[in-house]
Amino acid sequence: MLEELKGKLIVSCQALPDEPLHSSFIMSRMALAALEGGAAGIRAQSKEDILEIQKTVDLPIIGIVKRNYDDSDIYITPTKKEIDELLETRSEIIALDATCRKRPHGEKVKDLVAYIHANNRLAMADCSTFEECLEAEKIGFDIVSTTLCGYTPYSANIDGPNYDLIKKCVDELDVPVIAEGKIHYPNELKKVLKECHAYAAVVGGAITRPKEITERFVKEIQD
Ligand SMILES: CC(=O)N[C@H](C=O)[C@@H](O)[C@H](O)[C@H](O)COP(=O)(O)O
Repeated sequence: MLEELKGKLIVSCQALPDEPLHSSFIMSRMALAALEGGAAGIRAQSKEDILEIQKTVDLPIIGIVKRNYDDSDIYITPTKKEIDELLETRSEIIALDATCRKRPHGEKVKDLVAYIHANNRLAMADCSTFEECLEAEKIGFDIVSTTLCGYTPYSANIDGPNYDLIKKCVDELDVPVIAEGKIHYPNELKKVLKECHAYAAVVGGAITRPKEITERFVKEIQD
């Protein structure tokens, strides 16, 4: 299944309750648009959205559940509870925060990866630094990604993809590296795939968040 994603674009179709497009139906149509546009996979958030998307398109899914807990800053598939929700879908890949931050209830990322494997799914590590990517590979993740670069207080916050991080991960890790986060333009996608040699790349907001796209246009005409 991973082969199907090699060198390809994965489109993230997500809208949280506070976003204008929050709706499983709308996310399923976003996924259909992505399929018709040539995407090879979909990244999606919540059991409800994924079930709706899977009724509409037959593409590999990277599933996540975003949830906030009081005792941790981790919000992407933070605990076993969210993994159990994703196991009720056919998400081939389950992505979770693999940063070095403390998880809710003191759960350990290693145990969560083992649980995902015991349920015959692949585990993808959403990381923010090279060290976290390295550790994720050691722990046994099947895929690592740069999703959280710029979203932890200690990682580089760049407006655009972190090419150096992607390249370093590709050069030094054996597992597939998926470039994700802040890929805003087609030429940036091309660069992460053809120059940094990421295994695949995820584009979200630049395709599926019209509010974000509008803001980018408006910013350009403001003095
Ligand atoms: C940091 C975080 O919570 N990222 C989330 C992870 O699933 C999504 O909100 C992003 O849209 C996704 O990573 C794709 O990135 P971008 O939308 O920049 O193409």
